[in-house]
Amino acid sequence: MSSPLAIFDLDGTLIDTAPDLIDSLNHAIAPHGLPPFGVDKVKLLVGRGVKVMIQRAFAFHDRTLDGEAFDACFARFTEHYRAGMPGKSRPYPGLLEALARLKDAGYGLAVCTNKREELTMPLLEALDLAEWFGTITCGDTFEYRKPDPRHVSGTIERAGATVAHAVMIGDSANDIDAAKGADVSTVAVTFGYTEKPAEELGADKVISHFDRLTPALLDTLIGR
Ligand SMILES: O=C(O)COP(=O)(O)O
Ligand SMILES: [Mg+2]
Repeated sequence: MSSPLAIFDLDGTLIDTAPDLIDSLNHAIAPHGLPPFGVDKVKLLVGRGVKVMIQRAFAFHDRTLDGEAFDACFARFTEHYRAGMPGKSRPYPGLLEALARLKDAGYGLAVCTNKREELTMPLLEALDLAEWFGTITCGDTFEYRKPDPRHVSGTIERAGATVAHAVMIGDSANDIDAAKGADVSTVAVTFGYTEKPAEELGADKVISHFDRLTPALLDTLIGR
């Protein structure tokens, strides 16, 4: 069989990016007179990429932003977010140990995130995480992205793995729905950004700490 593959979501799964996402969002929306959001609103705003986050921020105040004004707000976010990297963003506790365990057990490692490539790569590099992952696919790598199952199946294909021997680890319905749609096993983490409790996302397993992410756990999911 081909090597098994562990696929990780990024925001709210690998890395706690909430403080920086919210800081940069607040910077981007301030000129439009919107009051700053607290980090607690990350669950409402994050998950479908930055453009949707900005739209949700305006919708929260019953407003919309279109055209050039939207593009300028998006650019203002991106510039601020990139300039501050890695800011306060940090891997979740136990991540590096979990990645090492899986790698030692023969798992390939991949990232499947809705964050764009121009933000994903520098962030992973700034935190010395990029080298762990043989395959990294982002919100703009394909024509489609999570919750579209093809984002997950496309990641598996790029990694040279198979759907039957892959597991998606994520924090939100986007991740779990996309993986299930691709017939891929799932692990939901409870420490990320989800409006719906992780236990209710329909994942095969739920973990509250990376200490629980062991080769044995994933092996049971893929029948290894
Ligand atoms: O950038 C986002 O909104 C979500 O990114 P994620 O897919 O890594 O959670
Ligand atoms: Mg996420």
